[in-house]
Amino acid sequence: MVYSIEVQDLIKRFGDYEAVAGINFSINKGEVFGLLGPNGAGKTTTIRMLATLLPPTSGRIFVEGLDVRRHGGLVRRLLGYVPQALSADGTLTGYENLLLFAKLLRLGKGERERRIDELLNLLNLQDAAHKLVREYSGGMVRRLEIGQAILHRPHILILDEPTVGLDPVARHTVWNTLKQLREETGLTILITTHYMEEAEATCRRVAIMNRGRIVAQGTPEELKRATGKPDATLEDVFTFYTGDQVETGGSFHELRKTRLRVQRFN
Ligand SMILES: Nc1ncnc2c1ncn2[C@@H]1O[C@H](COP(=O)(O)OP(=O)(O)OP(=O)(O)O)[C@@H](O)[C@H]1O
Repeated sequence: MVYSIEVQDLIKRFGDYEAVAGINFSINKGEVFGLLGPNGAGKTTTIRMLATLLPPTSGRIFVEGLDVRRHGGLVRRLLGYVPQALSADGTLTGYENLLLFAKLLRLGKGERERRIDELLNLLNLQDAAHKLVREYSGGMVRRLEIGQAILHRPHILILDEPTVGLDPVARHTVWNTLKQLREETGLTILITTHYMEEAEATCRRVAIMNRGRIVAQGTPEELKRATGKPDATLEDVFTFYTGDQVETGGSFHELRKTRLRVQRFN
């Protein structure tokens, strides 16, 4: 069987520092897979390598059976990527942001209109389509960015902490959108997050990273059972394997990320 994503012995060093220290995992077609871990665990470095934005030091990555090193161009067409940093332009409307991406893809006028319309409906942004994005709520911006990332109809969507800095209601709408997308389009979704409750509710399987290594992977149920505690939550699993408390907001790290996003809109 060909996996959507297969990672073999992947290593990334920055000078002497090993940010990703030899990891292995695979993701099935149509699966929602969560990469969890404390700050600095190596999650972003890993997904940047998957998204062809960063060359690995060693190891191999296959996307639908294609070696990323040899078929970067083809792989990029199969992937949509929503980075942590803002990728929507606050001075344009939601529609204009999507139009810009559609033009970059060189879609014809009819096809552009069709796809943008389809996405605005799917992402529940029809009513806000002609409002400036800087007037959007955080959840709406994230949904628009998901739209930008899937305009070219990729098979796999990669998201780097898409709900960080959002309030609980907005986080809920983003996760719901992802669930709906998967159901309606069969997209494979790889997501990094440190919101354990949300990962548990949405991800079929998760991998927990710590200091560049995958310290546990499986379904949330399997991982909870492995702790030996009958009423364990995924948060307990996280603490069990990383020795770290899950950050749920208000940390310097999270604040910095949120601020960076807000600055982009001012
Ligand atoms: N370009 C770089 N040069 C040097 N070190 C780097 C570089 N990029 C990342 N690192 C280091 O690699 C480690 C892993 O970083 P990474 O961003 O992948 O972690 P993360 O799990 O995504 O955490 P976060 O939630 O903070 O984004 C960190 O210690 C980071 O400082």
